[in-house]
Amino acid sequence: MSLSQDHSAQDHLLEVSDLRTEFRRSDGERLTVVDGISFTVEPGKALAIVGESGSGKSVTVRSLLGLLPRTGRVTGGTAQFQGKDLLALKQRDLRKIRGRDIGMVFQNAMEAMNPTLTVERQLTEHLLWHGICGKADARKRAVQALGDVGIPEPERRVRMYPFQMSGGMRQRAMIAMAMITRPALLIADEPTTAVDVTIQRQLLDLLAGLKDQGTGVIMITHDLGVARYFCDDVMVMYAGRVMERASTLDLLDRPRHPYSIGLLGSSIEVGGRDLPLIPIPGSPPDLARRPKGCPFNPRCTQAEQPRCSEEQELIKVESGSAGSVDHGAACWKAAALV
Ligand SMILES: Nc1ncnc2c1ncn2[C@@H]1O[C@H](COP(=O)(O)OP(=O)(O)OP(=O)(O)O)[C@@H](O)[C@H]1O
Repeated sequence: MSLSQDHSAQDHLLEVSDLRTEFRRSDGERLTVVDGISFTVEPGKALAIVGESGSGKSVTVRSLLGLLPRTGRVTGGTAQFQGKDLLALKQRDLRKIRGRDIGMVFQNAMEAMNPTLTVERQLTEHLLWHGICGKADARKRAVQALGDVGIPEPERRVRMYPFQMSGGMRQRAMIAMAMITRPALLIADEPTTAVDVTIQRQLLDLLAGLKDQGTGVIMITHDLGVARYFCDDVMVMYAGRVMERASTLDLLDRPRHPYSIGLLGSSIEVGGRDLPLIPIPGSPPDLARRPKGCPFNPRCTQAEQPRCSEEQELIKVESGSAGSVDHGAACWKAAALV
């Protein structure tokens, strides 16, 4: 059964097909860390990417943005965005898209912002470099952008350096930087992990405003509560592969892949107060010794050989309800697991 990624007949904002990324280790060995993943993002919708540490979430988005370290390399796939394949663009052309059509928010604003420049300089340079407006207008828009993300006294604070702001305020300023160009796509890598819960909610509400204006969002998160609150769809990654993909409600309420079932069972948000948390036994595979077939099979309590040591396609286990993606899982037993 084929897996439809459509929300409807609309064009996808981003369509990633068979993305592969590898790293070269210091001993010269090449490790495949993103292993042929495909997904789509729609305008005005948010896709959560979840999975244990090291599953390839950050490398996936960095591959799309051309922000891999020197040892990393995209070795295959396409990423269609506004009529262009991001993976085929030269760095020079990608720089024009990054920060203008694709906004970025990372976990640690202190690392993402330039500590030697005022927030105003960083916000206005963004607009000027991309030729979006002139100097006087850029200044007005910078103050406005800080106000929009709920920073009080934006005229005064815009002249601050990042280190003069609190962590929550810096994170908001980074969101202001990402939003100021009104990007078509926003990529957010753990944007609320480093802030406390009340600020987290405010930041998500800000991002929701952007989504309401039609921006598509990719949100990497460890927090399934964040996915439930903010994201329309969820994609579960493990060892560089997509294990499961569905609308957020379908996936969190009725996970089908044994890995997702384990991940949810070990999560406080989904486990709930009265249910015991059961960690998944074992640990993710060493990518230099990737298991054959399903990469989760050595840890899987449902595994049956030899089937689980054969390649597993993402198969459709259920049709998405009106307007939502089909529920797909990369497990031959998934249709029977609820
Ligand atoms: N610069 C690098 N050099 C070599 N390997 C790397 C590098 N960056 C990431 N990796 C490897 O790529 C794999 C995927 O890493 P990635 O950071 O994408 O995981 P992640 O799912 O985002 O994890 P986390 O939730 O901890 O951020 C891991 O095995 C990691 O060790």
